[in-house]
Amino acid sequence: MLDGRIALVTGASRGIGRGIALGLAAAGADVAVNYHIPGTPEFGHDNAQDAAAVAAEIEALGRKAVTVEADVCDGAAVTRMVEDVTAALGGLDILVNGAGICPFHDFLTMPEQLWDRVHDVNLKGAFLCSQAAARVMVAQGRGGRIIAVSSISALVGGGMQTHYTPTKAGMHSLMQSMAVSLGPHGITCNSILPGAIATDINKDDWSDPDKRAYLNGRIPLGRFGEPEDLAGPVVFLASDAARYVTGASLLVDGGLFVNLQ
Ligand SMILES: NC(=O)C1=CN([C@@H]2O[C@H](COP(=O)(O)OP(=O)(O)OC[C@H]3O[C@@H](n4cnc5c(N)ncnc54)[C@H](OP(=O)(O)O)[C@@H]3O)[C@@H](O)[C@H]2O)C=CC1
Ligand SMILES: C[C@H](O)[C@@H]1OC(=O)[C@H](O)[C@@H]1O
Repeated sequence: MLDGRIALVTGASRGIGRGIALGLAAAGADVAVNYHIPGTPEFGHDNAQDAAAVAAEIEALGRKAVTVEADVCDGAAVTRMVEDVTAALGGLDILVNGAGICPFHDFLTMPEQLWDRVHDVNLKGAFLCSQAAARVMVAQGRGGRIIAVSSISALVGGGMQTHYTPTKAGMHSLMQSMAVSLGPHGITCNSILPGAIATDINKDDWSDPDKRAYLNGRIPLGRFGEPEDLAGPVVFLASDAARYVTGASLLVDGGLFVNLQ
């Protein structure tokens, strides 16, 4: 579905970004794998090594891959990243804003710096990457696809996520306004809203067996999501099958959102 397309996925060294990067490659795209140094130290990853491993998996699928280091909330680094990807792979057709953080924290004691960092990475990062990618897509003149990994949390709250949920609502709102701005250039802008997907981001939070069982019990399809579950919906939005879909959001949550009782 994506033969000849060139994609950049941010936060692709692991988790949902990795699952999406591999899905895009399996559908025929060449893929740039963004990672960030120093990364999130408490997760204990070597992001450069992880990104190289993802690139090797993409090449094993017969596609081209490059790795690109950048902190998504550093405007100069993002500009350089997009230039490097465009030069290395020969253009840019698809951007997936996957990078994100959710350091769970109580509202009443929330430090201002933590609020700022979460907004910088999740929302400002999506803005900077989208703007840099859109400039290339407009100059190329062949349209494009921009997809944000927002969240079910764009629609519902979380007591320990008062810094995080507004960024996820903001990311979807950003895609809606960009859909208006970039539609005349043939660039579609959409969000996916994952539900509860097992990755590093929620390892600590779900280490409480009661919370795990409660959440799992609320998912009509009967299991937490895996990063690979996001690949199909993103491939669809990136493909010609979704050529008339823009400003839309797609819940990918096993039915969690609609399960009131
Ligand atoms: N897991 C879930 O249940 C859900 C996740 N999401 C969203 O999915 C996205 C991916 O999360 P997930 O895979 O679960 O979590 P992970 O922690 O596994 O992955 C997050 C990725 O983003 C990268 N990242 C973080 N900060 C930056 C930065 N400043 N610049 C570049 N990359 C960065 C991380 O690298 P590092 O931290 O090492 O820098 C990592 O590769 C996030 O936006 C998250 O909000 C949405 C809904 C549900
Ligand atoms: C990190 C959380 O477990 C996860 O992130 C989201 O966006 C979902 O709402 C879950 O809370």
